[in-house]
Amino acid sequence: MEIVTEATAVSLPACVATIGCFDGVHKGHQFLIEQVYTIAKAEGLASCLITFSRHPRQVLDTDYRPRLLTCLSQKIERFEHTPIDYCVLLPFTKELSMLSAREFMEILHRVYHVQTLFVGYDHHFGHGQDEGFQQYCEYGKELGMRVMHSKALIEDGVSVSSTLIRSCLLEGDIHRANAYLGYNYYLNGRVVDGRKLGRTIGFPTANIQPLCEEKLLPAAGVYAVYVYIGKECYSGMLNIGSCPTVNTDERPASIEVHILNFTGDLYQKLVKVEFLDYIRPEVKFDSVEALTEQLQRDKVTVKKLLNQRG
Ligand SMILES: Cc1cc2nc3c(=O)[nH]c(=O)nc-3n(C[C@H](O)[C@H](O)[C@H](O)COP(=O)(O)O)c2cc1C
Ligand SMILES: Nc1ncnc2c1ncn2[C@@H]1O[C@H](COP(=O)(O)OP(=O)(O)O)[C@@H](O)[C@H]1O
Repeated sequence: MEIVTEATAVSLPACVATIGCFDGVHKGHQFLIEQVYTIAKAEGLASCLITFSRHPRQVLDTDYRPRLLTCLSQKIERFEHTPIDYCVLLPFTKELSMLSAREFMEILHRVYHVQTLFVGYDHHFGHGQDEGFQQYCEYGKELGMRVMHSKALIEDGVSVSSTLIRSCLLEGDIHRANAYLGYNYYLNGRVVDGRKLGRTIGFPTANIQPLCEEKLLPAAGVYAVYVYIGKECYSGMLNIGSCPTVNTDERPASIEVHILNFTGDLYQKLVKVEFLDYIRPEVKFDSVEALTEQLQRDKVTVKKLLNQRG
């Protein structure tokens, strides 16, 4: 897949495209992307995803802090798992937000060579967002652009959406979130210093600082995870929370992972963590000994769960 910007758009061949934020690149998005690819192949055109380099709401409201399922680099990484030929990164600006749907479609046609535009079932664009598919079709006719509509992907009677997946993650329902994503929810981060207490109780924990500030964190609690260090994959047990048993200096919430069958120095290393199972909520124990005993039980649980996965 090739990344295209406004500056390199001249090189884009005539294409079938769809447009959106695609936060999560979940199964609903994948369903739409497959249709784009199928039509593009049938029409002998290139296939293209048009997305924004920053969240549109963030540009319009500087105080808005999105909770993202995928930051830009992760989104591009997920797009790479699809057969799409091109990804256009549009810089969403205030000027762009002022364009009418017709003006926007004219740019898609003239600058990005969009011959066929696929519109997701609930997608609206153009200033005010008060126009819909019927109007897009009319403008398409005037511009010489075919406009097609995609249906929603329904699973368990609900349409798969980024909002639905966010709420699953915030409830700690990793299984449902992963099922709707079509892959395991993951986090990229850097290992930073912690209290240096973990090693003294036999459970060194790598403290992870997410690379993307806007990344949505699943609910506080303990999870079975896979940890990727370079190309190596390890099993791990991860805690998101405030560590109430030892948090005497009121540190903010942290993400810590004890990696099974690993020894070594990880400080400043980049790691990727994939969330697989929610194990239990975080608890304030009466003593560090009680916490350590629980960590030993967690280790048994995690081993069992991950062995079942093979
Ligand atoms: C799998 C796992 C589960 C944890 N569960 C709890 C918990 O229930 N309550 C708590 O206060 N801290 C919990 N912690 C955090 C520990 O208090 C923390 O890892 C330990 O104090 C070491 O901190 P350090 O890495 O900053 O030295 C957990 C950590 C891990 C890795
Ligand atoms: N099995 C392991 N899991 C996690 N971190 C490990 C492991 N073995 C060694 N380490 C290293 O030890 C550090 C964690 O030790 P710890 O005493 O908890 O210190 P900190 O409080 O700085 O996290 C990690 O950042 C990593 O460099």
